[in-house]
Amino acid sequence: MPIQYLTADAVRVAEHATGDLLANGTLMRRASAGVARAVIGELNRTGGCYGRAVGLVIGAGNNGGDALYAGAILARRGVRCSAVLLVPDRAHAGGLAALRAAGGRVVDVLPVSLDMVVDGVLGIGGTGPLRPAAAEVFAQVTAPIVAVDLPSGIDADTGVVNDPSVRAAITVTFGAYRNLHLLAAPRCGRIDLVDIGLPPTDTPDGLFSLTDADVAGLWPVPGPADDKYTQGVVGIVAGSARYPGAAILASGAAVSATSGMTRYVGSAADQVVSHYPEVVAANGLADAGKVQAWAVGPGMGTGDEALEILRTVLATDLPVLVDADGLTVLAQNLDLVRGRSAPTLLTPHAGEFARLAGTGVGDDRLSAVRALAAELGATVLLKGRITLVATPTGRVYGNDAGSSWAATAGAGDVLTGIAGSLLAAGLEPALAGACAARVHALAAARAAAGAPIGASALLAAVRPVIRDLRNA
Ligand SMILES: NC(=O)C1=CN([C@@H]2O[C@H](COP(=O)(O)OP(=O)(O)OC[C@H]3O[C@@H](n4cnc5c(N)ncnc54)[C@H](O)[C@@H]3O)[C@@H](O)[C@H]2O)[C@@H](O)CC1
Ligand SMILES: [K+]
Repeated sequence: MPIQYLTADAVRVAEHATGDLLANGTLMRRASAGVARAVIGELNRTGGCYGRAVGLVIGAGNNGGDALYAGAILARRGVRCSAVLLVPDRAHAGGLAALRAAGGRVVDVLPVSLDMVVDGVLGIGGTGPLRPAAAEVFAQVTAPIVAVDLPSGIDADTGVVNDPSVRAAITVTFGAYRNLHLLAAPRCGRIDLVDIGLPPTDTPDGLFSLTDADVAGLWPVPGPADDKYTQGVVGIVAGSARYPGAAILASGAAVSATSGMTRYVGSAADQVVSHYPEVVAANGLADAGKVQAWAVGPGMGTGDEALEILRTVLATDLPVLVDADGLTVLAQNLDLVRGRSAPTLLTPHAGEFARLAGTGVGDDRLSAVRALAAELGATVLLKGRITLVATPTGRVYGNDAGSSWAATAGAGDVLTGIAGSLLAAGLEPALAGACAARVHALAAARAAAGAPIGASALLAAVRPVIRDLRNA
C-alpha cells in the first residue's frame, strides 16, 4: 500500500474525528509517550537513561505540550531534564506541571553538556522560520535533536526549509506522516510514526510514496501466455549518430527494465544495435513497426526534425513520454500536449520545468508540479533528490532517492528508458514514473556504494535492483 502524507489541515480533521480522545488529552499523552520512547531508545543505545541530560526547547503550542509531557516521562526514568520556555506564559500548562512534578526544571539557558535535545517549538501550527530567540537556543546545540512532529521552521505542507530551521536526527510524528516528512526528508533524519488512534484519511489527490513492495508488485513480468509482443513494446526516439550516448542508455534501460521488445528510432541505430543486439532499430518513424508507447527526446536535438517527430507521436493515441530535448521543443508547442487524451508523461529537470511552465520551480516544488500537470493535462515527473510525479488531478507520488549519486550525465536517459518501458507495459503514467524513479534511485545507490558512478554503471544496476525487489 502506498504511504500517504497529509497536510496540516487533514491532520487536524483526523484529530477532531477522534472526539473525546482529543478533548481529554489522550492523543497528546500517546504522542508524548512516543517522543519519550524515541529518546529513551537513543539513550539506552548510548549507555542508558539514568543520570543522562536532555534539553527541551518549548514553544507556545501543543507541540511544546508533547515535549513537556515527554520530559516528564524521561524525568521519572532518572533523566535530568531542563526546559527552555520560549514564550513562558503560553507554555502548555498541563505539560509544564507534569514536568515539574516529575522533577524536571525550567531554565533560562540550556546546560552546555547535553546528551539529547527535544525540539518542541513548532509543529503543524507553525509558519515561517525559527524566530531569533529559538534560533539562538539551537545555535548552541551540539547534541542530536529529536524533533516533535517536525523539525521546527520547516513548512508542514510544502516542506519548504526556512532559514533558520531545525535539523533533526530523529523526527517522531503522530498518526500519519505529514507532507514535509517526504518533501524535506533529508532534514527529518529517521522518522518514527507513532500510532495515536487517528482514523484513516482518504484523499485520493494527496501526496503518496510507493513502498518497495508496491514497486515489486506493480513491476511487469511475463505471464504464461505472454510472447514478445504482448508485454508492451516500447519505442525509443533518442540520440543521434553524432551523439549516440543518449540513444544507447535509454534503449539499454528499456531492454533491462522489462521483457518483450524494445524498438529504437533515430540516426544512432547502428550504435544502439551494436550495444544491444536485441533492439529492433529503424531510421524513421514511418518504418518503426508497432509500439504500445513512445519515449521521446533525450539527445534528439531541438530542430524542425525533432518537432516533426514530436508532432507525430503526440498525435497518436498511444502513451507518450517526453524528456530532455523533446521537452525543450514541446515548451514552444504546448498545444501538442494540451489536446491529448492518451496518457502523457513529461519528465523535466528543474531547467526544463521552467521552460515548460514559463517560470522557475521555486521552493514549493509540490505546488509547482501540481500546477503544471493541471495546466497541461499531463502527468509531470519533476526530477530531483525528491522526485515528484503529479497527475492532472493533483495526486502526487514522491520518491526520496536517499542519495544524489544519480546526479550524473546520462542518468536521465536511463530513467526515460525505464519509465517508457513501464508505460508500454500498461502502467498508468504516474505509476510508471514513480516505479521508474524508485528503481533508478536504488540502482544509483547500489552502483555507487560510496564511490562516484556514471550512467552506464547505474544502468547495469537496474536489473539486480529489480531482481532484489521482486525476491524480497
Ligand atoms: N491537538 C492535539 O491534541 C494534539 C496535538 N499534537 C501536537 O500539537 C501540534 C500542533 O499544535 P498547535 O496547533 O498548538 O501548534 P504548534 O504547537 O505547532 O504552534 C503553536 C503556535 O506557535 C505560534 N507560531 C507559529 N509560527 C511561529 C514561529 N515561526 N515562531 C514562533 N511562534 C510561531 C502560533 O501562535 C502557533 O499557534 C502538533 O504538531 C503536535 O505536535 C499532538 O500532541 C497530537 C494531539
Ligand atoms: K517540533
